[in-house]
Amino acid sequence: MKIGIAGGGAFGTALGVALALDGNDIQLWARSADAVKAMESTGENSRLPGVKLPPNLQVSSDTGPLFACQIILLAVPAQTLRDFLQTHTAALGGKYLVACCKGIDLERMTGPASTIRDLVPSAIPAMLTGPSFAANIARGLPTALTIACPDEAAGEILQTALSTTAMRLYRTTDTIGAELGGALKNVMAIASGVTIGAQFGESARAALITRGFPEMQRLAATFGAQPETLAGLSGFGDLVLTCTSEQSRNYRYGLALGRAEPFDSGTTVEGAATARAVRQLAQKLDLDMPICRVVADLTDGQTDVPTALNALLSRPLKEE
Ligand SMILES: NC(=O)C1=CN([C@@H]2O[C@H](COP(=O)(O)OP(=O)(O)OC[C@H]3O[C@@H](n4cnc5c(N)ncnc54)[C@H](O)[C@@H]3O)[C@@H](O)[C@H]2O)C=CC1
Ligand SMILES: O=C(CO)COP(=O)(O)O
Repeated sequence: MKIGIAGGGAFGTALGVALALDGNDIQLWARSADAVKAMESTGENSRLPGVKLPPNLQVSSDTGPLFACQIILLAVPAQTLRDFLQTHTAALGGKYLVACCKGIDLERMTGPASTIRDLVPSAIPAMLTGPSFAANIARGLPTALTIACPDEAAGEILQTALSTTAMRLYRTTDTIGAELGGALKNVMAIASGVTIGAQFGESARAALITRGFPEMQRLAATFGAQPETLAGLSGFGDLVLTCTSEQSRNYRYGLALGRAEPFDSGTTVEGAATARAVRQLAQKLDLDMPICRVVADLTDGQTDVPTALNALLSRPLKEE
């Protein structure tokens, strides 16, 4: 089956490079004709410097070649997925649609695979997620990801189609767990960055990651996720990666907040919108999500770092 990728950013391009180098003909769609021209003339994507685009990776700003593919990876930012699906509903019907973005849609309050299921009901929705930086994937470094698809047989087809020697996909039918793990770890990555940026120390970061994990589990369980999914690559695995690496944009954004430094607003930081979505969900469902709430308040400018820390430290002492 022909594979297409929507989204000419770092991740879409990295997946395209990895799959093309594995022998697949890949069709990459980027919305900007100028970005396509630049990729064609330099043979690179400026978001992935130093990575050569293989000849069997075709790039276009025309959606025609993309919609001729049976498997479409959706690597657009999470808050733009809804609009993409609504604009192209008819063309996307009946296809394998694999969300590669991480976040909770602020308008619909759903994760990417659930958004696909709701907006393109005739498609087969899936989610590709897990600990994997675009730069690592594009360079063929070993990575392990989760492919989540509610339809077991379709999940097996996607697992085979999208795995390469270096990029190993593990399969689950728990799309809710996979999409929430991937979304929530970005919020924790921002909090970890704040902790280090504000010089609270690495012990504090370890405490934050460890206390953040049950917070992720709590929200996911409310939506019916399986605990094992959260403990796997898409939850715990990605939490560890992004809370400890300066390659993570969410983490770097947190670092900047903690240091009271400016941060480039053009950078994709999915955790900021997700924190806001979680704050709303937690209020509605009466769930205790203290770290997510603090991150939402910080990114909104409703609190400052010392007050946020105090809010977390002054919580009642309880059993672990
Ligand atoms: N970069 C990474 O290492 C990884 C990224 N992801 C996820 O992939 C998703 C995309 O991230 P990146 O590619 O890294 O971001 P990026 O910032 O490199 O690229 C985003 C791309 O989306 C395009 N875009 C923005 N709005 C759009 C719209 N309305 N319609 C179509 N295209 C639009 C931009 O022009 C840009 O090319 C995010 O949800 C991120 O969490 C997941 C794993 C790894
Ligand atoms: O999700 C990622 C790695 O798994 C990428 O993280 P950032 O979006 O924070 O860079």
